[in-house]
Amino acid sequence: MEMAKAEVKVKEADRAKQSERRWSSCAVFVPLISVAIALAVSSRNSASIVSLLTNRSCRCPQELQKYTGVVEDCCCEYETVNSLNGEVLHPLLQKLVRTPFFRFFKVKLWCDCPFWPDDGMCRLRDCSVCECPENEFPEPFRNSLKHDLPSDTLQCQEGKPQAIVDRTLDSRTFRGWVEADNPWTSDDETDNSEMTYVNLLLNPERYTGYTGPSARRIWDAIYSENCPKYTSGEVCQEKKVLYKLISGLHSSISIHIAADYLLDEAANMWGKNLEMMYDRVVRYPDRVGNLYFTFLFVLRAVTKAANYLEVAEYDTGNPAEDASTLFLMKQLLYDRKLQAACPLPFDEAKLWKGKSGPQLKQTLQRQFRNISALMDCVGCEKCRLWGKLQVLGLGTALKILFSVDIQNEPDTSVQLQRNEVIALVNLLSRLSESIQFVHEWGSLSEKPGKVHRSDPAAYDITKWHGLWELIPGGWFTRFS
Ligand SMILES: Cc1cc2nc3c(=O)[nH]c(=O)nc-3n(C[C@H](O)[C@H](O)[C@H](O)COP(=O)(O)OP(=O)(O)OC[C@H]3O[C@@H](n4cnc5c(N)ncnc54)[C@H](O)[C@@H]3O)c2cc1C
Repeated sequence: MEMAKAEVKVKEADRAKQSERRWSSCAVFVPLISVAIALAVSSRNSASIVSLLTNRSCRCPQELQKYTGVVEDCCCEYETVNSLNGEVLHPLLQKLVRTPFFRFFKVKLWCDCPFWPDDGMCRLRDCSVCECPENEFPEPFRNSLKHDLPSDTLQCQEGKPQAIVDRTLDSRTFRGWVEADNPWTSDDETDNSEMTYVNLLLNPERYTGYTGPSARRIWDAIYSENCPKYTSGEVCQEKKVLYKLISGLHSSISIHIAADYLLDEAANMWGKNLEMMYDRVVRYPDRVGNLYFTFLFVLRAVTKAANYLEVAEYDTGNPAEDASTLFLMKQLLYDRKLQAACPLPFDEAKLWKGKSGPQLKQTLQRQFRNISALMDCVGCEKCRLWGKLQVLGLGTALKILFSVDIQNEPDTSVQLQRNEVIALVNLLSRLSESIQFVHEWGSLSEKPGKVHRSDPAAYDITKWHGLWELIPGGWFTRFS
């Protein structure tokens, strides 16, 4: 016992010495960096930039190495995820979600909450969804947009009936897609007059001002009633999965809010809010871990459905663009680096083995359907759009991984709807963006006191991103 204590003390003393040495290296190089930056930047903002850079240079290795090893309950390491995402997945997904097939999402947007009436907490114009201008639509979408709409449809679409699409054109445009129900989600995904098409590129997921009790009660209802946090000793993976997926999605939503934040409403100035990213996500290792978990879970679903996705018709009436969509999709499904480094991102075959498996699955399905229904209560149209899309994406991943047993029943093939595929790929892209953002900016945000809310220049550090390139490569990693 005494020996063990002595050992701990020696280790602590070693660590203290190492840290001292690190700080003394910082003491030598910080002034050098400061001079370089001060020369490069001559405005009043230079001080805050220098402070940002020096913080980065003095970061302790423990902080940098917090996310190492295998992502809990997955089969792939943090470092592998970061490099695969940066080199392959993020660039590919960015292209894929911009194609005509993936940028139009069919959704029932109006406020139809089964649990409580919306109390209109959304205060910004950015809450509302911007509909597709007609020339943005794939050709076959452009006709017969005039319907007799129920009055609340008009209200929810700010009185613009153009957003409604004729479904006969839809089925002609997207040949070969079935309209079957997803047992994991509450929405009836089959086409009906309540559905509207939204161009996702015109409606980026970002800060909308939706906050306070209205937003809080949705998250509370999700966590407390439908996926309570498991106890720390929980070993049953099935019981953890739903909480981790929702928490990972929540992290991703928070990161998108922080990544594209309204810094100054009067000046309409948008930028990064690293303090918010730290406060909401980065300071909680489990929330970061859950983001990586959700990413790997959805990635596994996409690769598991490869046989289906590689022959699906990405037909929007533009042969050149549609061929490019299919090409990008195949690149994603069969990327060699991905297959070599992380062939099985998540192993769903390990789940549902025990006697209680079927019952647990039913419970999970019911809970997820409730979460899906709760999306109709989100009191901000744009948040509802992304909430619905991402929950449908998760529901699609759950359907692929837990409702189709390709191993034991190779003849059962997965059947997806067009909208499910769009949601799945857009969700993967959102998660990939979040991982990229945390990887790039996460450590910088770990010094919250140094990035001041009152200094937009320090906040909007995208502007200064290029300054990193002025510093010789390897300095930060060598001396931090
Ligand atoms: C479906 C949905 C979509 C939304 N989309 C947007 C949007 O696009 N733009 C926008 O500006 N706002 C959006 N919001 C609102 C946003 O998510 C927050 O609710 C709001 O910004 C207020 O944040 P908050 O700091 O009070 O904490 P919240 O994010 O509301 O979190 C509530 C509580 O949940 C817990 N929690 C937080 N993060 C996690 C996590 N990762 N894992 C586990 N527990 C966690 C914490 O206890 C926290 O106090 C959305 C809300 C919902 C429900």
